[in-house]
Amino acid sequence: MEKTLAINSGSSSLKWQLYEMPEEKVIAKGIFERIGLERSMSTVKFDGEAHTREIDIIDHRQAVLLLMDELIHFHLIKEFREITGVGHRVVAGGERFKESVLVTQTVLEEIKAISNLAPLHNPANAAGIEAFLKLLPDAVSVAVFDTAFHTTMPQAAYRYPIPNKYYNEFSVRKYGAHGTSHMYVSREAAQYFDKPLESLKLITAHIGNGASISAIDGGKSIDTSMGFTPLGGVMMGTRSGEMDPSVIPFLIENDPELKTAQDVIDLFNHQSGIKGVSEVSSDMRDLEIARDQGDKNAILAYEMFVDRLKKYIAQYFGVLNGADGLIFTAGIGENDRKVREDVVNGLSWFGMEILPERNVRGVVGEISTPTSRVKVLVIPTDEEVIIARDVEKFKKKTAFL
Ligand SMILES: Nc1ncnc2c1ncn2[C@@H]1O[C@H](COP(=O)(O)OP(=O)(O)O)[C@@H](O)[C@H]1O
Ligand SMILES: CC(=O)OP(=O)(O)O
Ligand SMILES: [Mg+2]
Repeated sequence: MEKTLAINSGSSSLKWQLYEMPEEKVIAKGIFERIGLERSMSTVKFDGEAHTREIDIIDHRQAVLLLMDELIHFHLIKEFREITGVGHRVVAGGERFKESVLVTQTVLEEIKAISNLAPLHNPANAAGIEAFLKLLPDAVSVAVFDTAFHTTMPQAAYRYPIPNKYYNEFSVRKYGAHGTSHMYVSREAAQYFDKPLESLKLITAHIGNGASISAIDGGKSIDTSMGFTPLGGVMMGTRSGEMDPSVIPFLIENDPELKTAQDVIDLFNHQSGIKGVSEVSSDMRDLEIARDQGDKNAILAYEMFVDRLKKYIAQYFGVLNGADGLIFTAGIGENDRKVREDVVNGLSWFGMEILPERNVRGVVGEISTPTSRVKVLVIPTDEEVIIARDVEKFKKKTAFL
């Protein structure tokens, strides 16, 4: 039986799904969470049961090795070569990759070379690809880019208002990220509404450890909150989101610990966001415990987080000139009832009203009132199935070579 593995490396997690293709049957799935943090965990789910254990996971490469051990351990595969296709999420494709590609050594080098466009992700994505090339050298290996879906943005949205030379010669522009997720949930929303995607204006809120908001008009991304790198836009687990760039030289001049622009960017990427303000954790679940205990920094971090989400969502009502639906997805969007409630209640002027009885844990689908002008939906994202489908396309192509 041919099996395909979809690998979704986030900044703090590695999610995977093992499929029987082309049936898209999920044989098993799992997640390595809190990679690089204390109390990292592995969960494997199959046959309706979840097997979770706490285990130290220092990086994504180690997660790949553990994953293959687990597949054998749980008898999900007998030998590695049953897996004939592996698809990898790669966050940044830059101007080079506008669609999924077959991984070659050159492609791998190119993915590494544009790591400055996604410093928390591309190195982890490349590490995952490399680990699999060694473990499964005969499998069809495909890279699926987060930036691909956003290549439909108009120039007016993706260009920065700086001299043209920096776009023409250095490709400095907005690329966005989480595209596979924004694409998936917008298609699912159209099915949910039972309307053609082409007729819908949607705002999609992918809120995980990394978070981004997109404006989707007729199924095409026309704007998104992340920028040149996934540091832009809303506040995140460890990332500041949008900042006034003048802070960078100011900090270099005034804080002896920060010597270069890179030091400050590292600070904004790794030590900021919910983690930096709460001084508790980057993880929303930890933040909730701290807030319940009355921790003032944790409460402020939460308020800032909601504030930034509201501002970007409000912006996109403007970009789209109105919207039919707001979609919540990803770790926080799917699971955090209070974040959804606070965001929607804070934007009620736009014609959104939440139905508290529907806005509960584990809900999927509509959470707004029947009279809400803008429908609010929770749609679990599934970047993995899109990745597996792309692997399937390449398997078919390579079968004819
Ligand atoms: N039940 C939950 N309630 C609140 N937040 C949750 C829950 N489960 C996961 N999260 C949050 O989701 C975030 C991780 O989202 P995820 O989409 O998995 O991130 P990434 O893909 O960027 O690693 C973390 O902040 C985590 O605390
Ligand atoms: C691009 C990005 O931030 O991804 P993630 O949310 O998976 O960290
Ligand atoms: Mg993610």
